[in-house]
Amino acid sequence: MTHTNPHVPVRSLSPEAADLIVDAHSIHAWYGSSHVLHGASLQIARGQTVGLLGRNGMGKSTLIRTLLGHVAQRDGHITLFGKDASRFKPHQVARLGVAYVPEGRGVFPNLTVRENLVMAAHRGVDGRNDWSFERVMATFPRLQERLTNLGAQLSGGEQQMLSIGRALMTHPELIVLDEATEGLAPLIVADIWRVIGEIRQSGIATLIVDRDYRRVLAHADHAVVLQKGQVVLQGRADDVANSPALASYLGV
Ligand SMILES: Nc1ncnc2c1ncn2[C@@H]1O[C@H](COP(=O)(O)OP(=O)(O)OP(=O)(O)O)[C@@H](O)[C@H]1O
Repeated sequence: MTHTNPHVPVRSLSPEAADLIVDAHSIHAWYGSSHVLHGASLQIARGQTVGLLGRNGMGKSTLIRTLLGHVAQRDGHITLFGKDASRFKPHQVARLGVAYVPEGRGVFPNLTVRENLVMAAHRGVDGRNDWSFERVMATFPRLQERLTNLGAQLSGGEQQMLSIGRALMTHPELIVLDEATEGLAPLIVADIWRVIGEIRQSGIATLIVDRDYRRVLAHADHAVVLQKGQVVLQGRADDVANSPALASYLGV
């Protein structure tokens, strides 16, 4: 089942709107002899927000890292933007227009906030250039006050904002957010969810992993639940939210 976001702008409502930008199936992944993903599948349509749910250790980060080319021991079929990316390396995936905001944020500690933002910036694959430095500043006013600070001098929440801002300035077709609000104060968490909502409105597809499953479901078009490396439940986010099986899969 695919379901496109009703809020995406006109450019995404073309006949290609139903296109899958991620189409992965029968995905297996291993860390050494530990077999972590057992035939998982995941689809993301253009402009769609997908929430990936599951208890700790069920393979969410591993599925993300496998799709993005970071897990070498893998098997299965991964198509990204119509290209066979089953054996792609991370830089090849990035070049297709996929921005990864990893757990732990990946900010360059010895560069200033401005340098962190500007060094990564480039036009989108389709030439888009709408996420300017000024727009990122308007989206994250806290970063504006920290422009000359080094990455290492920022709070965890500011680092997260910087990481998301940097991803936006690469004009991605897809942003992958793994535990974007982990360990942050409630006000900062609310601010990051506001931005996730703005990203959705702007028509960029998003794959979100977050412990707050209610917020994930509220922000997503589609949700996928993993258990022991397999998809056990998926569908429209509101259907998944109302599924009687959800609580047991999430252990809540
Ligand atoms: N680099 C690694 N080396 C070995 N085992 C790993 C590695 N990363 C994860 N694992 C194991 O793989 C399994 C899946 O982990 P993964 O991080 O994908 O789960 P998750 O659903 O994202 O959970 P969490 O919320 O705890 O991150 C777990 O048993 C974990 O211990």
